[in-house]
Amino acid sequence: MAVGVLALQGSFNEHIAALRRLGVKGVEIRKPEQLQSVTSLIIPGGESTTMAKLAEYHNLFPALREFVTMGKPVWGTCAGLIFLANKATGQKTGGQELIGGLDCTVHRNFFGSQIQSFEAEISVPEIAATEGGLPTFRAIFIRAPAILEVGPEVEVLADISLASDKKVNSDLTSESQEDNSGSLKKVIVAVKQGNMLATAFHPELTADTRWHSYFVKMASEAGIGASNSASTSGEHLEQQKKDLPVFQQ
Ligand SMILES: NC(=O)CC[C@H](N)C(=O)O
Repeated sequence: MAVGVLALQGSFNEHIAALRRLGVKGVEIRKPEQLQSVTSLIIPGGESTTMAKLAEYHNLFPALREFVTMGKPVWGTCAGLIFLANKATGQKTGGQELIGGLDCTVHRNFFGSQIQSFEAEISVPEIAATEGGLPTFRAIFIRAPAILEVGPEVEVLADISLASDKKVNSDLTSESQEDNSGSLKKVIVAVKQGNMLATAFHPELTADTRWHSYFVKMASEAGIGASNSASTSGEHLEQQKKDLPVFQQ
């Protein structure tokens, strides 16, 4: 079994390493025709504007849109989430092309710049339960986006409360998360819509493979690509110790 990983820029090596720890092969995707060799795809974090320029250069957008539309499982992490969103705010002048399909509005740099990156404990019982471990996840947010609005088809998997002193970008356009006093209370950071999974944080930068297991299971259940079940036992644990990921920009 193999899972495609869009390998234009960002943390694709870390996703491939996480898949390897589960005994699943990650295939680097850089050209439209390579998408035909896989039946599920991870779009990594990185820098969405750069990634969009590279995707345009390689004429990948039509094939990526077709992949999503055909109902093949796709997981976007961070910049990958931005790529999948129907609408993004806080973009650079001139905007950027998106794949779209995920009925939501994201703010590209909701939490601010690189130095405002942070870690948080998030609760996603449905996914945490998959390997009988802790009920929460350590989530790494790096210049992270947040989901401001979702359509009716979108299942919210996780949100985080904003501390009253937490700085967020001043150019927010959505009022949906505001209370009467105008202060933001919480934002969505993980969603699922049919074949699409999206997280504003980076599970590939932790040793915790539960999100990858969950996605591999989605791929298996779609019946189009996964034949092995994900496992963290035995030889994979040895591999897991060896290649703890390092974020790549
Ligand atoms: N870690 C990330 O993927 C950051 C994404 C970044 N906010 C962007 O616009 O692309």
